[in-house]
Amino acid sequence: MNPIHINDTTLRDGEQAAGVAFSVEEKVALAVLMDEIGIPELEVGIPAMGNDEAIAISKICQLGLKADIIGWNRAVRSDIEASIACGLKRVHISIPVSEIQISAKFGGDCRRVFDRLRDAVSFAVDRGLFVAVGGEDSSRADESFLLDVVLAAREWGAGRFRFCDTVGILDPGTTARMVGNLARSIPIPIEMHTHNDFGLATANALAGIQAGATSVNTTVNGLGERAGNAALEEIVMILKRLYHHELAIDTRRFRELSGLVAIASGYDVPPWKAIVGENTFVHESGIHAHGVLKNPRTYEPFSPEEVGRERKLVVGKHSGRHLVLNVLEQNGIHLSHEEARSVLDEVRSLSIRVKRGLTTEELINLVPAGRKV
Ligand SMILES: CC(=O)SCCNC(=O)CCNC(=O)[C@H](O)C(C)(C)COP(=O)(O)OP(=O)(O)OC[C@H]1O[C@@H](n2cnc3c(N)ncnc32)[C@H](O)[C@@H]1OP(=O)(O)O
Ligand SMILES: O=C(O)CCC(=O)C(=O)O
Repeated sequence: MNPIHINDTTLRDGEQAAGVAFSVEEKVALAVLMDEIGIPELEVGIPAMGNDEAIAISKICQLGLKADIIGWNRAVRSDIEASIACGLKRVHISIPVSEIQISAKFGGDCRRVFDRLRDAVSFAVDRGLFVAVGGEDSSRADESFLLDVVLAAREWGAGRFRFCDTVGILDPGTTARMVGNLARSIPIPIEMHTHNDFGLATANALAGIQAGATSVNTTVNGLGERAGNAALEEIVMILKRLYHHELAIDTRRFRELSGLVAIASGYDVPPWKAIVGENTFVHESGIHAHGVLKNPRTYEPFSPEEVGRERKLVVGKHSGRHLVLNVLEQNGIHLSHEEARSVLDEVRSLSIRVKRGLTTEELINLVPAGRKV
């Protein structure tokens, strides 16, 4: 597999999640943190929105970050001018490529796709900008039309093409076929942009990468339009752990980054969310806890420290004697296996009543008085 470039769009598509509105300070703080962590490229927003959005983008541009900074634009000159006014040196220019989008936006006139794109790309290239082009709704586009658009964009000076599964309707097999065909036919890098409407955003992004895409658009916590985007933390950990890529990204700060995005977006991360969810290294079930006490690798794909988390063992409805004995022993209480079994019965009843795992104090309270010292 080729080296894979990460272009994170938390500050653009992530912020497009309904109800999310980052302040200038939040956008700047997130850009700084992502830069410190080593994300190589950040799509930081939409300059044409003006006001606070343009102020935040300008501030980020002035920070001198190591990351490449890119702004999102329609194929409209005034959008590019707004990007230039923010100090951006890299612009992403989006153009609709499916019949349904061309019909809604350009009255069904395919020539306008080429006219608008040529005008916008040439305008940006003439001003010395790096230009990436995005095919909005690529996954529903006619494939030969899509190829014509990309080849034309390349001809006018585009240096990268973003393949967008805008409404998240692809599956990994179809993604691999479509992106593979494109990768064999175009001389510029392909970037995957996938949505999670069917829960396949990460899988589809990876299928595109395996088929020849070399860049991927991600968002922290998978934040984004509707069901969100391919999650940064998932893509990075998959590339690192499953495909053994060398990525200069400090994954130990993923928890911190996830927390900052959760606060700024106003949306909590579900406990079961891959990589950054609260429960990803918490073990309650008897068989799991028994295994983890012997060797954490029995039930953990990698160590929690790698993503800034800690392992926790929680006594609850599904726990077994080994965990109960272990927790009590750490608190100076030594029971026989028979005694542990009767405490376990109490643990199950109480857990059902309170509908959660128990605190250590609650567990100790279940131990018969005479056995506590
Ligand atoms: C799939 C995606 O995520 S695309 C990114 C979507 N993100 C956003 O929309 C968030 C930020 N957007 C905005 O702030 C505003 O929509 C703006 C500033 C870009 C434009 O605002 P407005 O001028 O009020 O237009 P509005 O949003 O109502 O309509 C969009 C217009 O852009 C046109 N348009 C949409 N996509 C493109 C494109 N890629 N290239 C050129 N024109 C486009 C539409 O046809 C419509 O044009 P019209 O006004 O001539 O009918
Ligand atoms: O960059 C583009 O062209 C559109 C990106 C996007 O947000 C999408 O297609 O969902």
